[in-house]
Amino acid sequence: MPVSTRSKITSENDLNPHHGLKEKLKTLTLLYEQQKQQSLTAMRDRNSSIPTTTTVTKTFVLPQPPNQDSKENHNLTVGSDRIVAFSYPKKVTSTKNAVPVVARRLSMPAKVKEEEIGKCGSRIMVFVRVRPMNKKEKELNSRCCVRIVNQRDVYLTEFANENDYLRLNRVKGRHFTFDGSFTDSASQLQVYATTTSDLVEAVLQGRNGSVFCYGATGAGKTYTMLGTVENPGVMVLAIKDLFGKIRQRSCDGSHVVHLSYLEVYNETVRDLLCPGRPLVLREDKQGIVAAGLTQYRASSADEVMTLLQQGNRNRTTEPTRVNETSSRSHAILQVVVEYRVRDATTMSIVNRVGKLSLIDLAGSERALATDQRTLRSLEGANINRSLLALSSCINALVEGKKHIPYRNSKLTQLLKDSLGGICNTVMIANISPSSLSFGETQNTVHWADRAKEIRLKVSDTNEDQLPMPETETDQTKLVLELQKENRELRTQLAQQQQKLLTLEAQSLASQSSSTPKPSAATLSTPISSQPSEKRRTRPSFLAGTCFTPEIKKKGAEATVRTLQQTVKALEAEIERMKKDHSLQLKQKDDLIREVSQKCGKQALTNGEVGKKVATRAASVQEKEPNNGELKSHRLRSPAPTAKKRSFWDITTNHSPSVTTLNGRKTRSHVLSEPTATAPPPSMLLQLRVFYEGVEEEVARLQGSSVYKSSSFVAIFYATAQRIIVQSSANPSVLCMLLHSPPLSYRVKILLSFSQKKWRAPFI
Ligand SMILES: Nc1ncnc2c1ncn2[C@@H]1O[C@H](COP(=O)(O)OP(=O)(O)OP(=O)(O)O)[C@@H](O)[C@H]1O
Repeated sequence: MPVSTRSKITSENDLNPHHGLKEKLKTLTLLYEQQKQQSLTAMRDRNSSIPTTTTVTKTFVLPQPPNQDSKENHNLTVGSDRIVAFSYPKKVTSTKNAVPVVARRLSMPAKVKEEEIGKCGSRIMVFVRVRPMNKKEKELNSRCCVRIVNQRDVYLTEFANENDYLRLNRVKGRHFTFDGSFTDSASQLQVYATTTSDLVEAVLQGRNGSVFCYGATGAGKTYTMLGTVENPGVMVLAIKDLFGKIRQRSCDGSHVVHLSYLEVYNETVRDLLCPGRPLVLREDKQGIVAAGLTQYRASSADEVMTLLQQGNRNRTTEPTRVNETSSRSHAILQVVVEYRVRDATTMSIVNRVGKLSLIDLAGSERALATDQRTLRSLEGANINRSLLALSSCINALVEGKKHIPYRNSKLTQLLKDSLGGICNTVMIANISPSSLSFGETQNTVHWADRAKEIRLKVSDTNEDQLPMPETETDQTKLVLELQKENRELRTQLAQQQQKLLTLEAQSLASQSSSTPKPSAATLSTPISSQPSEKRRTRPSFLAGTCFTPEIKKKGAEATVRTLQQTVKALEAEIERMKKDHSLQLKQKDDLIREVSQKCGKQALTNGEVGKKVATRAASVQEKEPNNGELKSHRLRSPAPTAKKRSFWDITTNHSPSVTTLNGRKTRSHVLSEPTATAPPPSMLLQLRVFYEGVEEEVARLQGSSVYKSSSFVAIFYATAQRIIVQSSANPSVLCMLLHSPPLSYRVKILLSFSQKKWRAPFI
């Protein structure tokens, strides 16, 4: 931390009973020797259990401080040289009384704390953890400057510089009390159980909890938070514990766990689980959130472990002079637990949401301690900046200021919930035991001590109560209601689609208004006979309005039905046509016979006509192709040698030849005598005649300036061919095709341009 917290050493000359210089020196030497011995003994017993009875020098029993609860304890000063030393109470009978008398006491007295907490709600729980001395520190013969007593009290000893001969024997001590303190031998599990396990339980109850590690670089923050494979840290243990507890309770409700992992590096927020562009922080109802942060739904602790490993691989770590694997960013792992349970007493569904934030801060550091020149210095500056912002926030919160400068850094914005929100917060201050890091250790402990005074808002559960259907019948009612609502919505949707289709039809009509419109008769009776409502609801495949799968399915089914009807109608029509043709042939033969008789040249004529009829029938039979031939020849014109016949000649009684020869219009006048030898007229011939008509129309349209477009002609040809093949040029089938959605559009176009010529046979 950038703020120095050097002790103010007060002079207490008046307490010194020695006035002579000689006497004074003697006493000092004695005191020093005794103190030294005591310190050595204390160091040796450092990790032993709490001393219940501690004997100190009998010679110098220090007076009690005027105010036990004052933050500053009295220091022993002898003569002009101030000697600050640890001293222990003569008899300590309980842990409460174990507070040393001499050392500086910066912490709040336990009694006051409890009372204040009672009044003002919860406060941040602060713990201190000392790591073991590392190899480098041992090599440099550094001394241990931290002593943990009573699992709560932390004593710091400042040794004078070895080169400073004048102050060689000067030793300064400080004392702090925390909610808990861990020696270098404390296990990871011990740390987790004391600091975080309660928070995990609270999260399952729907409360928010935060744990953050704070300390100098290399002090053991990442070790505490993440740990190693053999010694997993708080994050890992918390996740395992959380899923273990969820498994135990899964019988009475269902839990959903979401996970996110981010880092703040050089004042940019990054997603560690899905690295990409920097994230932007914004404030919403839930507090400060990183927009676009990936939230993974996790179902087991193993899954979380994998994600955690993945995130840690993405985390920015670089070797510095102090730490081989120094974390250069602040990392925040957030686990959101949603829990739904049926409350039998209130007959409602209880929905609880708890959030656990586990934060591994980057190390507070001096530039000299790491690297001065490189990127590390920029990182260090940013780390210090965010930690300075953090200390400002802590100060403002402690002083009860209205404005807390959270916005000064991304870190404080993200920690807003943990520091000043409705949250159970735990701070673990990591320190090094080495005298070489005394400055950093002192700063860390100072800020940890300060953080204890932050008052948090009373942590409520994030709980909602939803009404629960009471009985089975209620549930059925609910289902029925929902189904009804669904039906209504579907109807509304269908109505909207109808409106859309109507609009489309209108726009289509307005587009085709520039072209010659087919008459109502041409568009055939089936269309006009249908109710308008029905027509509007029919989905248009060509227009692409069948956007919902259901409508598409319905449309497809309708098409299949129409096609099946078409096939049936075609078959019936073919049968009918066969009969008609045979009748017509018979009729014509009879006529010829009649005429011949009249002319009195019966014998000769009979022979010639029979020959002609036979010839015509033979030629027709020769030209009649199968389906494949029809396809391959359908674009060819009829043979030039054949007499060009019109459609009317064959299919209808509008045929001029029939009128001329017979003078009668209807088939009812035709003689019913069948001619077994006369073959039916060729279907190909009919098609060719029809096609010729189409060709003529196309030729006419090609001449017109409006329809010169080649694409139009191509469509026209293609449609004509399709109609010929599919309907065998049968008018009634064509009428049916008008209702077939995929064809109707083209057929209408065709008809609109060919109505004059084909109107009669089609109706
Ligand atoms: N309690 C402990 N027991 C054993 N080893 C520890 C302990 N605490 C820290 N260490 C070791 O100390 C070294 C530095 O620890 P760590 O990387 O956790 O420090 P840090 O505070 O996270 O540093 P930085 O801020 O630079 O990332 C590591 O090698 C780690 O294994």
